[in-house]
Amino acid sequence: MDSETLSTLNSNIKNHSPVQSNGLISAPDPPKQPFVIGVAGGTASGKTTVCNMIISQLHDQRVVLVNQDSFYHSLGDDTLAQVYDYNFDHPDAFNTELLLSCMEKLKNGRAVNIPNYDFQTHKRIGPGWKVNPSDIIILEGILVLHDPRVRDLMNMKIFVDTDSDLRLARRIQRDTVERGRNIQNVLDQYARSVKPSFEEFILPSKKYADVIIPRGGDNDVAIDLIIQHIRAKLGQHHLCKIYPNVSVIHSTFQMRGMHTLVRDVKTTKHDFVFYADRLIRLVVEHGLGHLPFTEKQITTPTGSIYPGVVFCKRLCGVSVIRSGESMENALRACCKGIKIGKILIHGEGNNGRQLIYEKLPADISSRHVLLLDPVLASGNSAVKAINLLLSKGVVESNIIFLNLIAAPQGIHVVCKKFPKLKIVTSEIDVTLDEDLSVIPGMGEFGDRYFGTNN
Ligand SMILES: Nc1ncnc2c1ncn2[C@@H]1O[C@H](COP(=O)(O)OP(=O)(O)O)[C@@H](O)[C@H]1O
Ligand SMILES: Nc1ccn([C@@H]2O[C@H](COP(=O)(O)O)[C@@H](O)[C@H]2O)c(=O)n1
Ligand SMILES: [Mg+2]
Repeated sequence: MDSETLSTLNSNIKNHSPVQSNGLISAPDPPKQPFVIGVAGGTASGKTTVCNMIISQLHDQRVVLVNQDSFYHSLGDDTLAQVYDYNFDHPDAFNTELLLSCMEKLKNGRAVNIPNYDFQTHKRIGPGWKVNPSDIIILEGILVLHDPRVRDLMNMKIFVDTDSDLRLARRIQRDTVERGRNIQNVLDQYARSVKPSFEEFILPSKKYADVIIPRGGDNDVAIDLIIQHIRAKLGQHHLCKIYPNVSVIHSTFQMRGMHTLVRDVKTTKHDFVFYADRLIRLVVEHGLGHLPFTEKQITTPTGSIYPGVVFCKRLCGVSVIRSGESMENALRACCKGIKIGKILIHGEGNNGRQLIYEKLPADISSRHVLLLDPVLASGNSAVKAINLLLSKGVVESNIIFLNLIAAPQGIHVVCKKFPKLKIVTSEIDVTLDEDLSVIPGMGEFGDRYFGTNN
């Protein structure tokens, strides 16, 4: 490899930019998007308290908190003269356009200026404050789940659900201490606008929440579950967020070690086969976990009842010759007596793929199909194979495509064309090179596995 090719490759890896090649779908990977959490709920329900708990427990992440309150319209003198008639709990009290534009910028990795709102003067004060883009953006406020445009920005929607009497008691305490109000003001405002608007706008938005937290900050279990979910989502490859049907096996040091061996150019054929087989077994087991099951209670030798499940029986494997045949043993070891069909597709580079040979079970249309190919590269062969299965009457959502490694380009091609099919892989690689080889990849899998490389 000459130094120019090497430097192009390195820059492709660094930039995660797929090679533009012969019409192959090669949209560059989007920048890593932050995870946006919306936290709504009635006044003094504990939204700010819950957000602070989430932030402190996510201490190893970059988190930014944006308050909807910052986007209250500043009141002019005329309105201020009649402030007791003003409804601060109506959607029109907020500058939602400004909120949307700030959130869009943050989502796209740009810093923004957030206004500073003063609850005593009902006005914006000072120049505001600069917020930098972060891994996680939390948007908190009474009405953040009300407007569909704001909801659409969110990856997770939370509603803090606290008893109304408790909220009123807390609000009296907070507003008299922190917001310069007297008890009579707070009670009048509550009866006149806070409670009616809660019933008209805030409570109905609860139905959009993914998670409802009863008792707010007192609910440690709910907050702990939310933290776990956020951590899991942040660890996911961005393609799994775009395509929910792509499943990457949870990475462990054991798996990284096996990948290190199979990817190493110096690994012997013997070791390559051994570690590839171990990885294949994991992929097959993981893939089987996506099959439907029925519940079945059994009695154990101790006379106890065990609430078990029964595996789906109508299954078959289909290997894409020749590399896919390396996955057949693992499938047979997991599914006793499973039928396995074969497909041979010819084609090089990005030129058309041709079906050369196929032998599939006659009743394949009524089966769940595990399609076997260790490497998903451009996706061209995969598309040919999947189209053949569909033409035989296999239901798209009954196909699980199993790979050891997958290139982003192949994932885009397959998932866009077949959104109901599932892909299970053990690692998503960086890109493809000009020859449509996966980078960093593991070389020509079939040659290394079957010992036909020179
Ligand atoms: N679990 C709780 N127990 C006691 N006081 C609480 C609890 N959660 C919140 N508070 C208090 O209630 C008031 C309102 O809580 P806050 O989190 O600011 O609500 P919100 O942001 O929904 O208006 C604050 O003074 C806060 O200290
Ligand atoms: N000038 C203002 C602006 C808002 N409010 C009240 O604040 C409540 C929202 O804040 P929370 O922290 O309680 O969610 C909302 O219910 C408004 O009535 C205000 O009193 N004065
Ligand atoms: Mg608050």
